[in-house]
Amino acid sequence: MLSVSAQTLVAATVLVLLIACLLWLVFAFGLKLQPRASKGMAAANVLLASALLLSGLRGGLERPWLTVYAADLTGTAAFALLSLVPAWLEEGRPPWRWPLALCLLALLLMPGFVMGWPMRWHGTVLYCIQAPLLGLASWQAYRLVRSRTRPAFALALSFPLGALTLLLAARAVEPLLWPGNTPDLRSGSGFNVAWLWAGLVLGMVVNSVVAFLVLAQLVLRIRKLTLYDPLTEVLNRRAIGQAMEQAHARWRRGEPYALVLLDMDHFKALNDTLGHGAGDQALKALVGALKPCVRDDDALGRWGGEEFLILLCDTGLAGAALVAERMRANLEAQPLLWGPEQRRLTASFGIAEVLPEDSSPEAVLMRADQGLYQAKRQGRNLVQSRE
Ligand SMILES: Nc1nc2c(ncn2[C@@H]2O[C@H](COP(=O)(O)OP(=O)(O)OP(=O)(O)O)[C@@H](O)[C@H]2O)c(=O)[nH]1
Repeated sequence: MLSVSAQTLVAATVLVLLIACLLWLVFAFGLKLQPRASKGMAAANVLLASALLLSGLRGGLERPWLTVYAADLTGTAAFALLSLVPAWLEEGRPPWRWPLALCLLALLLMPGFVMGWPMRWHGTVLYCIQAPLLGLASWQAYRLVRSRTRPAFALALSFPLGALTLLLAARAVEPLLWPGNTPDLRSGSGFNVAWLWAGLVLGMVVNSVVAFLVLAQLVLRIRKLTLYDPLTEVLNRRAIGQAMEQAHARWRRGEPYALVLLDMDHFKALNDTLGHGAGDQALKALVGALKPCVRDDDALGRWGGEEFLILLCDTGLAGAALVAERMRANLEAQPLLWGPEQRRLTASFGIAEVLPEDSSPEAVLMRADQGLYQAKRQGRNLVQSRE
């Protein structure tokens, strides 16, 4: 039977895992926060707790099928679920083939140990199956965070899962290097207390990392909603307004800037003839034509309706004219395809640079607006600055 300290550790770990499961259920059903990933985490916690409880019952029951084999399988299934969670967080398709293959491998191989294979290979085989599953979870978590932020942050977030993967891999090698450390699981003669501590830490680390990922996703989503235009995914009016204020503050310290204000030509006619769906598609196509012309430190935003504003850092009027002309030509070269219809898209551009008398960015914007007005009056599909 288990020693008292081992029993306490098993009970504490199971309690931690069940509390975590409860919290994930609240996330899934109460807060409706990443429901698929949260349900996956709740199930993974229940499976991990079951694996631990079954392991704790070894020797107490005379049927190793019900303890050793069942514990191996529930543990492996828990790690398989964990490897799917990052993809669910991303609302993408999880990489289910590898987890499924490894679960099947456990299903086929682990009975051998109940039937009499040498137990010193048990840990090696089990952890050779479980470590890649946790490694997959770690890699998926890295990719998820990396797609939204810097590599260093992604590395820091996925590091705990990576470290646990290495720990499991080390557990696979341990029985080969120190066979004396391996208790006979079928007799239940002993329990590796260090392993129990590792189980407790593993449960807490995995839950904390995934909870952090869920919250990070939530924060990024809120940030996106407050800063970006949902249709075109460029900065919204408020965010581009803030970027202008910051550029104006930098200009007071000596860094010039210029604005390009543009408005799609005859957009109402396009909406009226092809419908709003085509209008929306045209706005996306417009953004697609503008993006290659802006640098990383420039800012592109939707000023309203079919009007867009580009803030060009460290740029004067000549530079702005060059960029705007490139944008104009780019847009004109990519007609909108809408079913059988094909429409030439054009826009008119007004440009302005910041001048010493400008007390605020609104003054610069007003000149860009006057340039745009002139471009419209002179026949559209033109770049103009106020004369
Ligand atoms: N599809 C779509 N239409 C929009 C959106 N925002 C504004 N509009 C439409 O854009 C049209 C703007 O029309 P106008 O201001 O007359 O401009 P225009 O037809 O491009 O005329 P000019 O600028 O003089 O060439 C209106 O019909 C708005 O309903 C949007 O997000 N999607």
